[in-house]
Amino acid sequence: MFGRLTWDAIPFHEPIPLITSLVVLIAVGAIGFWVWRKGWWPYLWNEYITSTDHKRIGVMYIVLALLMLVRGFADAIMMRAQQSLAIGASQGYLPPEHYNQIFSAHGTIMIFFVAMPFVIGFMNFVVPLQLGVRDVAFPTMNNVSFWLNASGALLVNLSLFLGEFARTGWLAFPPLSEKAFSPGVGVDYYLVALQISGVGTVLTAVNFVTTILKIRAPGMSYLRMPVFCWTALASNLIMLAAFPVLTVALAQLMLDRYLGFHFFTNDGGGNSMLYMNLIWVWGHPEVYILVLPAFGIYSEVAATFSGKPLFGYRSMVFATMVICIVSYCVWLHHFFTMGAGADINAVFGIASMIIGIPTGVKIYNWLFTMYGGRVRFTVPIYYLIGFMLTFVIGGLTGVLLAIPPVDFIVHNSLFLVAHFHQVIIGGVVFALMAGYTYWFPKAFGFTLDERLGKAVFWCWFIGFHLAFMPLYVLGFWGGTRRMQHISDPSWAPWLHVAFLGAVIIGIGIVLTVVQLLYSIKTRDQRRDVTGDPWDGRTLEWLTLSPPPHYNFAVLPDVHGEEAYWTRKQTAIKEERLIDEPNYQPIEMPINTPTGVIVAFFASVCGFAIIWYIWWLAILGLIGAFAIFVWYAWQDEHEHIIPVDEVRKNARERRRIRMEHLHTISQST
Ligand code: HEA
Ligand code: HEM
Ligand SMILES: [Cu+2]
Repeated sequence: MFGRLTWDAIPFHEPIPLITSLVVLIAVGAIGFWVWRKGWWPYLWNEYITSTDHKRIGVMYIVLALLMLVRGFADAIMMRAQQSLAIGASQGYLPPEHYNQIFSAHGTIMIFFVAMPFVIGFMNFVVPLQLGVRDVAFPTMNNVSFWLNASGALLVNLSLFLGEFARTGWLAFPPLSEKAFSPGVGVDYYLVALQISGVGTVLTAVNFVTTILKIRAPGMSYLRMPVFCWTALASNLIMLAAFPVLTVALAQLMLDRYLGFHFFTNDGGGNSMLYMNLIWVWGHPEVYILVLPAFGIYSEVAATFSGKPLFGYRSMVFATMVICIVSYCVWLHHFFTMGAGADINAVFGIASMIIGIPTGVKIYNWLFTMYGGRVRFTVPIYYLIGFMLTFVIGGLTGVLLAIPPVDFIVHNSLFLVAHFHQVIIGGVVFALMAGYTYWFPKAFGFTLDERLGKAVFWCWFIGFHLAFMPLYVLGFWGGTRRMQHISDPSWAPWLHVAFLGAVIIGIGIVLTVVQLLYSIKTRDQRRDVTGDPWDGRTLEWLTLSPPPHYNFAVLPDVHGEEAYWTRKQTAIKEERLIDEPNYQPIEMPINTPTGVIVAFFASVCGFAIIWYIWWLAILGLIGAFAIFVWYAWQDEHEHIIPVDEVRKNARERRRIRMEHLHTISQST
């Protein structure tokens, strides 16, 4: 009846997961109860959970990412603690089978459920606003994408309470991940969760490629799009091409595990090297899916806070598209040691190094944007400078890894672990924190506290260097990755420093929460009444903070590369706004519970597949299908916002802008 699911699945005999599970369950229950007591559930249901508004969906992605960051960080600090305890005679506090689950869960969660939702969240929130339009191409599908991602995150976290997670690392290489060597449910949790969230990601890519190519404000030609939109386009093009490869690789592994196929086993003519190729054909481009939008955020931040147009806009666009294409031609640098041969290794090594050139172009462009500008040293600029200092070193260690003979020595070493955390934390995480500070007032109508924001920055910056620089040294001394125990006592000081670094990052994460709560409490003193708190240059700053559901009463007419800046300067010079347009009623998509219900059934179905409960899997599938049919039969998918309401809002907005312009022209 319940397949493999028995009472043994609950970790009664392992105190750490058991206590964590209980604490998490109690916390979730308490928050749910508190929200109910406050009477906020209907608001959450109508305004967020069932919303088709790209801004609300963006916020939900970022909330998901922040929650999962806490989980991913908890894993990280446990690993750092284990490695600084389990040295020499001591065995530490985590047994190997538990430690292996932790690094696998950490990598999987950080990439799929922290970095991805963070990046997708920003694209959701920002891209339609910057393009000067009202929503993405397929708003309902957007909601479905989010909930499928959340369903994947739920399943990965469920493995803590019921059963176990994969012990195979974040990419589940066979033969270790085959049934013979990993008979439990861990790898199945991994496979099913990533398949479900992967569907969501592909739908997101379809949505955003369509939006950027097809829906832009009048006059917004490709070469007038803000750089963030270009990087979002590049990132979604990579997603569109790469994620189906991941789906195929994981589906083949599922066939191996569930039906005894032999794609990746050496019996029956299979070959595990095929998996290596497929997973890295996705895995390498994946890191550029993350880092390109990060580059986009830095570009917006550099221009705004230097008070200058971005230096070398066209070269920035060109560099982005070159990286987008070349990132597809380097996957083999992850397994130089697999033995493809010297010539093949050389080709892929050189291709990898070539990516350094467009990346270098970007770094120089940001520097030249700041050079000679009136730079305002706000939190986002701190992250930009911190990024340039950190990422250049991380990128250069990447170039070292791209030299095959060097890679033979440091492959899978702690040097590699240091490389990729340096580019991911210094590149992606810093950008996400910069973007969070930069766009927060647009989303909620008030700014975040600046002093606490700077404290958070210093925690990440100092903490990162302490946590990961020692790993370069240990890597050179022969330290390999994924070690549950360290036998050489002379490494202890380096590992203790690394632990201290992780603690400092932890303080930064706690301070982020404090900053948020404090800023909410003092929001009345930090209201953004102008809609343009940073003296911005792109269209998201033209509308109110927070923007109305439809973003713009009338789609803005775009002239020139910096749509909003040009318009603002003309208005300041002429001391008047453009003539009031003829307002029209606006048609917007209605809310829909389709996304949550589909994700509910997908989670049920996924859970049943993991535990071999076949009747439930079939019920889940039927449920998910039925809700789509139900949705297709609905007659009403849009509602009309009456012209009076549009006009009222727009006039209010014009009054605020006039006052704001007046203050600016007085002060200059
Ligand atoms: C955001 C994530 C991210 C980014 C941006 C990069 C960027 C790069 N990475 Fe990294 N990498 C990872 C994430 C990332 N990587 C991860 C997660 C892994 C390991 C996965 C695992 O095994 O679990 C990995 C592993 C990895 C390997 C495999 C090593 C091994 O397994 O043994 C290699 C080898 O070539 C490599 C190379 C590079 C190169 C050449 C770049 C380049 O793009 C860097 C370009 C940047 C610069 C060079 C700096 C700025 C440029 C200048 C200042 C101009 C002047 C410089 C020159 C012209 C050279 N990476
Ligand atoms: C917040 C601070 C972080 C700390 C302290 C940290 C620490 C660690 C540690 C100790 C490991 C294991 C290294 C080993 O094999 O010995 C690891 C692995 C890994 N980390 Fe992090 N990490 C952090 C953030 C991140 C972030 C933000 C990401 C990605 C977005 C990330 C992605 C990964 C990946 C992919 C692995 C490899 C997992 C595997 O071996 O299968 N980490 N991290
Ligand atoms: Cu790579």
